[in-house]
Amino acid sequence: MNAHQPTVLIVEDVPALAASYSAFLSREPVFVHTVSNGAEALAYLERRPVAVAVLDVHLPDMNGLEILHRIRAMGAPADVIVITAEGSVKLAVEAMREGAFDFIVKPFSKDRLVVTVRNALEHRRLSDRLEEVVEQSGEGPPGRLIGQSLAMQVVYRILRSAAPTNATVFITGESGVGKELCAEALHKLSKRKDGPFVPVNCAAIPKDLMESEIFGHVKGAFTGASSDRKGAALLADGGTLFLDEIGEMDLGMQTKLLRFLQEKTVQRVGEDNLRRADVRIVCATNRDPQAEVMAGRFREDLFYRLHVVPLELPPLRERDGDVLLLSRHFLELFAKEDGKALRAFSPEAEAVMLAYPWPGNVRQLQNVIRSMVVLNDGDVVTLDMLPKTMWSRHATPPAPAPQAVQAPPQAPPPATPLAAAEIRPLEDVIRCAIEGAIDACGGSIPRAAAALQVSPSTIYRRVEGWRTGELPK
Ligand SMILES: Nc1ncnc2c1ncn2[C@@H]1O[C@H](COP(=O)(O)OP(=O)(O)OP(=O)(O)O)[C@@H](O)[C@H]1O
Repeated sequence: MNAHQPTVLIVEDVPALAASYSAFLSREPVFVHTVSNGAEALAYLERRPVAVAVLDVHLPDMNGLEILHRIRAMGAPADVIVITAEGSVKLAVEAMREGAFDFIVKPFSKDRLVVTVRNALEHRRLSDRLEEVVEQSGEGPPGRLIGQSLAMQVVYRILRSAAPTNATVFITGESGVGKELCAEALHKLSKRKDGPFVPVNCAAIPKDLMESEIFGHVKGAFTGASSDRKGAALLADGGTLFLDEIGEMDLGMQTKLLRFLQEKTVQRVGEDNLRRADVRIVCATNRDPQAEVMAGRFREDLFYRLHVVPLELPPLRERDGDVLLLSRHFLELFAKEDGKALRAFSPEAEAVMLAYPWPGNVRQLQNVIRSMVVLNDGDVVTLDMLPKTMWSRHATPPAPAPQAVQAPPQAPPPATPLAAAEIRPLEDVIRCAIEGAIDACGGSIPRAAAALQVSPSTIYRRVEGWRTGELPK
């Protein structure tokens, strides 16, 4: 038996018939197993994956239709071919209604059985594939997140595992990678999804207002406190409190936050009462939290309380083709908003976007597309519509490419003067340098262009010229 071959289960109580059906299928790439009654068939189906079951409707212990019904009820994914006696078309119709894949009327030829089994196998294969696709799409990005890269799949898995728990999630990542969007997705995946999601940007709140912002205050607690205020912790009761840029919180406030985490009670500024707040905390920083602890800027005890489920968001440059998914999404969104016809990117524009390192991550990409849409018309985004800094020779070099970036493929000075016969046409030398750079950069023209310190369009023009025989002047 080949473990990769699909199993065909033959359910037939007459040994001679079972043997001949088995022989009919002997040249097919399947594993055939034979049983002689319904009970054995069901027991086998329960233990082993069966692709196709060939089922005689007249069995000693059970009616074929009953077996069919039970196969469907147990959720076995087998396609069932029912064998009926001549003249029992009614039974065949009933079997089809019960979910059989096809029926064969006795007596039948080898070809009839082989063709029907092949059809069923193909049907099974397509159904399995469809299920796989549906399953995968169910595992797509949570919330409003966009991206299918492997790096983001890891993030989605952590979000999905952490979501149903109450554990604090500590998100790290460069600015603009989508930390807040992840916190929101986690909330939406959690049991608290119908409760509030309250984000607090610790970097945007003046130091002396932070306590009141998070824990609230009563009227008259300080100058300017003209009315009672609930504060983010009480507002997030039953939901999630997202503390963004937690690295910006001063040590005094960190102590108060630690107390809140330990006691789960809130004391508003200017009030003695303690109020309970059932809150899940998610926090984020674009600093290195461990380094902050070492430097004495972040309380170690608070860090360990918060750092229960660490989630590191990868920078955009490490997310394979997500740049294009995000670009297309933002292009569609902004073009619609602005009533523009821009619908797609030219291959050159896409190549440059893929090669660009995006130091400001998704936020920068969003801004680039936003302003590009405002400033341009037409239906295709071309290279010149993108900021020149992304593709000109002064651009930040794209993500590290193999050797080529560190060692631009300029011809090293010859150790000895060239003999006249060794001199090659300049165009050959250029072609050799360009093709060498493209190879060294894994086929990426924008990266090769950065390494050669020319714009990608120079290379595109040359490559096109070699193809058509018309070299650029
Ligand atoms: N994977 C993504 N899919 C769709 N949009 C995204 C994604 N990641 C980020 N964004 C968008 O990019 C912008 C920046 O994201 P967000 O504010 O979540 O980043 P951040 O890491 O919290 O930034 P900061 O460190 O500056 O606070 C937002 O408009 C957000 O909607």
